[in-house]
Amino acid sequence: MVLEKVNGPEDLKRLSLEELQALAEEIRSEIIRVTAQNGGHLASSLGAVELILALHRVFHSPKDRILFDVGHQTYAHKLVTGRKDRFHTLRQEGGISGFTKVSESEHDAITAGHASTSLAHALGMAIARDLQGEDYHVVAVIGDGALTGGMALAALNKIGELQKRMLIILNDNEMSISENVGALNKYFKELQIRKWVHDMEKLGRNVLERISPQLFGLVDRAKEAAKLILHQENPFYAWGLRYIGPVDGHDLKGLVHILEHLKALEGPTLLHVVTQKGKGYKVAEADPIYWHGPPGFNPEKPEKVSKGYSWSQAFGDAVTELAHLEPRLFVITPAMREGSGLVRYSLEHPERYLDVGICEDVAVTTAAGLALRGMKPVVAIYSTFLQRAYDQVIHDVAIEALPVVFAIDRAGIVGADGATHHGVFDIAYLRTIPNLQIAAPKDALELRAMLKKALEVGGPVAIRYPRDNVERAPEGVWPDIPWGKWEVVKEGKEAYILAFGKTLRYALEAAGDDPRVGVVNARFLKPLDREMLRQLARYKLLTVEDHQRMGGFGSAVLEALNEMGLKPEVKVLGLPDRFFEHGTIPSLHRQAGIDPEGIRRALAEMGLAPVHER
Ligand SMILES: CC(=O)c1sc(CCOP(=O)(O)OP(=O)(O)O)c(C)[n+]1Cc1cnc(C)nc1N
Ligand SMILES: [Mg+2]
Repeated sequence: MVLEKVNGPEDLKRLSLEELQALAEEIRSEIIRVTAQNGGHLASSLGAVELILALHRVFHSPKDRILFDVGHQTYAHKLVTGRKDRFHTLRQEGGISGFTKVSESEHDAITAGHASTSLAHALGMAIARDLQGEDYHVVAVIGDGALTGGMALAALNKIGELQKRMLIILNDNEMSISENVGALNKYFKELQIRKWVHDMEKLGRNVLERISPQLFGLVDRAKEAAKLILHQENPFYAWGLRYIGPVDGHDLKGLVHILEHLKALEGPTLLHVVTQKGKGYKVAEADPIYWHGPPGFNPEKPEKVSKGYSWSQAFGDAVTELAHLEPRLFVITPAMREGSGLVRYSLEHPERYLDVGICEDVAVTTAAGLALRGMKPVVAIYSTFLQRAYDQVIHDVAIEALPVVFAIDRAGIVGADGATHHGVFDIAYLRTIPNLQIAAPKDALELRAMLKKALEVGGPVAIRYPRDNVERAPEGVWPDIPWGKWEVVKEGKEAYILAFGKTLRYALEAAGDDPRVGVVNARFLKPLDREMLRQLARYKLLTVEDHQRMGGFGSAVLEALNEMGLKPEVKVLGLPDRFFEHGTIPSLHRQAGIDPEGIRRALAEMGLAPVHER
């Protein structure tokens, strides 16, 4: 086994090219074995194996800094940088992260998880290197999907101007999670075809030259002139980058050869590498969308598993039906068609569906443009990724109170993707924005009611729901809930738990049949139901949310009570002021104290210990 001989990237330099090739296959097997157990980003990591081995063969990490955009394609990088013995703990609580993480290894140049950050990081590092008179390489690997992000394109603009020495590697597999989108993506496809034509021409040229060298000389000169005028051979000419490619991203020998040469170049160089997402594992090659991030599977007999009916699907079904009733409805996703449950919608309403690529800022402001011209846009977006469009929500939507609906998926702790993906800030970052309303349904029926009503109430509305399964609601049913009103789901004599979304279930479990403790479905977070809050102020109150405690729902309740001059005993349960790493959702909820056990403890501290314990 070659991998046994590899305890760090320097060990790669002692391998023959044949051993390096064999190592690639061993690494593929290990990635499949562990992802089959733990789940994870299988297809992306399989597609980047040769590229990563070539990089660590040619460059000297950690002196040279090798950055990976998103960081989800780095399982081979983890295996050759001293983490092969811990690789089986991938994405598990206390185990190694599923992304690159500065605190995890000196070989992880950036902490990633959100896309499009590598180029700006690389720019900063190159500036620091030169200012400090140091000498090392800065290499950024960015996928074609991540390159659709505005941050990446804006960083390119500055990189080209400053001409700092760095190597950018575009890992082009024509896929984001879904098929990739955008004009650049289309161009790269053509470029690859043109490369094929070019190779065919070379073949043809050999034949023709034997017939009439003069003819070919003329044709060649004309073509060279055309190239220079059109710069068609360098799509990054305008960005001031040297462009090399496209090259085969699975040709280890070729990659090592070309990287050795590129090392010597001054200024910024972009190497365009073409890879296949899922390379080396038939099912992942055939369906890189499902196998982008599968849950566990049987590696010998890999089959797609249904993860059950999710909130995302409940949203997708509801908005698909609504679009038949409301012709002005228009749905936008920033590259998360599958994750946001929009496959059915995109097939039934292609003319009112838009995947803008990995650019949440563009998603939100495009929605504003649609709203300004009479459409009813719905932005389907993960809580964590909406963080990328905070100013757009304020500046382009809320100031004019435009009718944009934000369907916020993955609100709360999300589990194995860890700190970069937990959706635990959205209530805090949204509730301070005037004109914007925030709601959280308890089930799929309430989600349908809220979505339909949100299209009618006017103004911006955010509806947040968790990463979880949910009981399917019947099609065609649109319950009518009183907008802005909470719902008492259990009466209590001494205290009320104010909860919503997933924590409502925890609250009901904690309250059990204790007659002293009531439970309220506090499904509207902004505006709060002040009328009911005033009535409840004569009881002890416990708020609980799957969100940071600071600035969340509990903070809003305290502020409202203060404004109303009411002073009941209130306890606020939520996530403490720290980041939560990867782990299972129940375990992380337990750690945060927002699970039924944590709620019972809080009730006991309020003098409401379970009766049998008194
Ligand atoms: C992991 C994760 O959250 C991924 S991986 C991925 C596709 C990346 O495509 P790319 O071409 O860059 O890489 P490839 O998989 O090798 O093809 C997306 C959209 N996401 C979700 C996402 C959405 N939006 C932002 C800002 N960051 C992330 N990470
Ligand atoms: Mg890609």
